[in-house]
Amino acid sequence: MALLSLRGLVKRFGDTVALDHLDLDVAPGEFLTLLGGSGSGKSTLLRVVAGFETAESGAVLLEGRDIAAVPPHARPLNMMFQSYALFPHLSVAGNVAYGLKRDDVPRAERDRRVAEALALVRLQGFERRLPYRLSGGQKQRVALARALVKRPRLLLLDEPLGALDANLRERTGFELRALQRETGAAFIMVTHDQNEALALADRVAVLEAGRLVQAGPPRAVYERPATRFVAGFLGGANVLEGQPDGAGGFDCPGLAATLRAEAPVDRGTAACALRPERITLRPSPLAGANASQGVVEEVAFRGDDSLLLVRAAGGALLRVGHAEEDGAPPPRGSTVHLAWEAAAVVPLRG
Ligand SMILES: Nc1ncnc2c1ncn2[C@@H]1O[C@H](COP(=O)(O)OP(=O)(O)OP(=O)(O)O)[C@@H](O)[C@H]1O
Repeated sequence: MALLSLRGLVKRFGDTVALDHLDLDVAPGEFLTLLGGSGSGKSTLLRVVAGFETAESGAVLLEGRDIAAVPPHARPLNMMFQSYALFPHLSVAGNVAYGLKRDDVPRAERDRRVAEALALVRLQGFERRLPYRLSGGQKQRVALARALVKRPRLLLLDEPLGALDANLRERTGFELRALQRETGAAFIMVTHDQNEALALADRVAVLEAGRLVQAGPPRAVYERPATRFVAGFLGGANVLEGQPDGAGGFDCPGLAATLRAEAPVDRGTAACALRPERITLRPSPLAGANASQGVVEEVAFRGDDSLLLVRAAGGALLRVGHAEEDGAPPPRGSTVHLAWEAAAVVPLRG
């Protein structure tokens, strides 16, 4: 059975629909990342699950039980905020012990569990420090320890890595993942960072305007985005407009080309996605489908590859990846011949 089931959640703020008939299941011990643009409803979703907001309709079920009437502190889950929300006047140990104290957990057990939680986040020796004497990364660990000390079955994390610099962010991401495995709790983590979402999650859920547009394992969502929004949002795929040609292909005027996909192209195909790294440069023009040509407008070095912006024959601007091992990228202004495999063309339904 799902640990958490959201059924038809609707939440409005005045005229704004923050959650729009949202359904989502989370399995026990699953690491789910929530991705979406600013204002897509990610935080609202967490706040409704935590009980800080009430949905107008729909249900929040925990192991099948509707928890609408359960107050936030009595829900078997915890939420960690981006700001960490540590109590400034309490020591590290005091911050972590706070929830246990409120629940009248006896002193000896409290001490044992605080020590256990601080060991989990590798903060032994910091028990008596006050928050103002901690680095950003250390504060983040205190907040995590505080969230984990009550051994919740579900932990909600709102941009937990947002305040960390890039290096610390990656390392802490891996630590979060290890922590999640160790505790067996399910994690729902909001992030703006698509690479982080893909790297850490068992499953990625993409929200757009309060709706769940796609959920699945990171690789599946990356390779087979369902809509224009998901394709553009994850990895910056080229979204190619056009129409089905009625013979299994997709006419794309912007490329002056016909696209052929392995997946079926039918009347429901609204556009096609093509990832920059799946497009290759050819020494000479290729006849037939899945080939085009254009002029290089920009070349951007990115470390392990370069990104070319190529103005295709039909006017579309294509993002094309050029791997370092393929030598120097073609210069601006040069004409290039492009080709890709049918497996790289993903028909989109919306
Ligand atoms: N308390 C509130 N009062 C009024 N409008 C709100 C409130 N909370 C959220 N909203 C609106 O609801 C929508 C969803 O907000 P939410 O914070 O859930 O988005 P988000 O995806 O978490 O965004 P971000 O990535 O920018 O944090 C937004 O349009 C926001 O302005």
